[in-house]
Amino acid sequence: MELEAIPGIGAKTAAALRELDDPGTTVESGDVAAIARAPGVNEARAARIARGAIRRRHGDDGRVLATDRAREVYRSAIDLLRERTVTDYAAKRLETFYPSASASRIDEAQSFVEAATERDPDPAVRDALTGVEPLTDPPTVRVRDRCLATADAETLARAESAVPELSVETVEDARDISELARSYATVIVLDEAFAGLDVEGDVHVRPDALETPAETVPERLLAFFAANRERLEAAAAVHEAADLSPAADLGSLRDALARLDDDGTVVGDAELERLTAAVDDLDAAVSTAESVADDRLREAIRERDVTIEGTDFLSLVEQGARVDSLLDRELADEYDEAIARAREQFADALRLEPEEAELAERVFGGDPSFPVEHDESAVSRLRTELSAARDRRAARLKAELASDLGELREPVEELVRDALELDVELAIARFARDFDCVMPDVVEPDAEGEPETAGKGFRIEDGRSPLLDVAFEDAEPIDYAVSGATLLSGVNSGGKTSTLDLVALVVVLAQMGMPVPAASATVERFEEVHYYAKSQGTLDAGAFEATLRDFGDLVEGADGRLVLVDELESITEPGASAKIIAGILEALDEQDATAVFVSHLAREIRDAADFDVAVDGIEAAGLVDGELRVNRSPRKGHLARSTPELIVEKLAGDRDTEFYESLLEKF
Ligand SMILES: Nc1ncnc2c1ncn2[C@@H]1O[C@H](COP(=O)(O)OP(=O)(O)OP(=O)(O)O)[C@@H](O)[C@H]1O
Repeated sequence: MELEAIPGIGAKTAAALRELDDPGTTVESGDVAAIARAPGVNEARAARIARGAIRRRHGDDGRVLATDRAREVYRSAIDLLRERTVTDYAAKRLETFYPSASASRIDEAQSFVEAATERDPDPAVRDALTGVEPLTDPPTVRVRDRCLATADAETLARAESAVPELSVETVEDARDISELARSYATVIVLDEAFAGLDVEGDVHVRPDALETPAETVPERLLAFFAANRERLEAAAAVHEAADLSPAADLGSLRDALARLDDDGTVVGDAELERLTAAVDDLDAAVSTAESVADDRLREAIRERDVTIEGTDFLSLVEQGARVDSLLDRELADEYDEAIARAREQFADALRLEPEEAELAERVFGGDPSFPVEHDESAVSRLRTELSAARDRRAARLKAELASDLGELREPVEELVRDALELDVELAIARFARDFDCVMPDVVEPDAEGEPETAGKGFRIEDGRSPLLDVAFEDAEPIDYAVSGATLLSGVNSGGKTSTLDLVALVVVLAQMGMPVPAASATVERFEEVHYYAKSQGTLDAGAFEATLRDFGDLVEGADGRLVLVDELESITEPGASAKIIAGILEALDEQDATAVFVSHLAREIRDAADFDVAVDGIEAAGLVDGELRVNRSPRKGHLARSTPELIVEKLAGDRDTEFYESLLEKF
């Protein structure tokens, strides 16, 4: 697969992605964590790459978010979803959802979201998700007691890259191999040509060694599982809490993890522990056994009257303090008894097996002496035997554990991915519940049907915006439907801007495939969303010209566009503004675009327009205690009275003077 063909992937990123095992499939999978395993690719970048791959798959090169304000609304939507995730992974993964103009992409996202909203956002699962993270690759472990050997330069290069844990040595003949066997505990020869080789030492000819890394370097698997222990345990707990069927057998996984220490060694094997302790305690056990024998002898000597013949006494004096012969002759039984005690103590302390105890017997029992002496070469032989037995046992256990873990290696990837994906789904489920959402209908722009219920524009029932500056519970539901170019009039602070925000949010969410905060919603599948926020005051000539040029471009080929504009009149003087807005609306109407222009100049614009401009209005029901009571849902085909008009009307009613009456007539 041509990675560079994916939007947003340049040569450098493509090179990084090629380091992955299966770059094409990984990029296509949308698995942000797997993509982020490529060197130098963080999760945010991985999300962009996944999004690029989705776009390419759906032939979706459109840019629905056409203005800064539209992009801000999308960010707000993403933030609302991300706030409901537990893991960083899910937060990044949600960024692969974007407003698309492609029907197949919206369908695909909707299927995922529909399944997600079925999920129960149980707090126990939320807690369990806390420890889940994408699996990590621990740094390469160097294994020094084993090496690979080959006579072939190509195999050497392959081996070095496939098994960086081991040294790879070049050999020419059996002599070289035999030499290696003296420096390494195990030599694995990769060339078939050496089959049947007979050299001393632990030498294996295994041409398939590079293909079976679990056998060749069990340490790799052990290190991987040791490094990921907590993530795996957390993922297992998530599956149990959420009652998900796990991709890996959780019993086997826990059993294998229990046998693995954090440093990648095997624990929980009594025999290995016995042998390890025996090697470690060997010297201490020798001196303890000696003391036991000495005490025994001392006691025996103390209790005995020894008669020494003159010649013996003489030889004692002549030989210094040596009493060996005396011991041998006079205290032979006691000495034997003391040695027997020493041996027993020694074997018990080290928990030696009978065949090892035989070797241990040689440690004590040379020529009689006091204090008792041990045979250092016998100790050293015993140490060699015990260490070799320990290493053999450890290697066997590692191989067995690695073989069990090998079976789990792929399933655990899925296990963790499923747990992380569950977090994505639960965030969506929580979003849908928190904002009383519904799945919207996203319809073909040219679908048949009533203009305001299908086909063109949008229709929202009981929409409540989570972007309001009031608590969501206090958001008043709004019904609003528009097809074609429309003016939205209304009292100050009536909720016109908030209505545009709601429309933009519903459309953006709908085209992301997400549920929308409404009782029901149908939106046209827009090619582009152009949302212009209110300008901060009058523009100078240059900025005004630039803005006008933007709108000149906007009305070109506007079919399929949603245009939301907030109080464009503030860019210049009211008279000119009304004419300009009327002209823009006219062009958009001809192009079959959907547009909502919020304006306080609705009357003037209507008068300036050459066509019958639709005008909707957010109306105040009246003034109550100086406060406007507003009906937040725009009334169709209705020019709402402005706030000043309402106040004049109130004064005319209250005061009954001619001035207010005549003022009122001017509206
Ligand atoms: N649907 C709603 N439910 C509850 N409160 C709302 C709703 N819509 C708007 N409001 C409240 O009214 C305030 C003013 O809304 P908004 O800014 O949208 O009005 P506006 O008509 O655009 O005002 P202006 O004419 O001054 O630009 C908001 O800050 C919000 O507190």
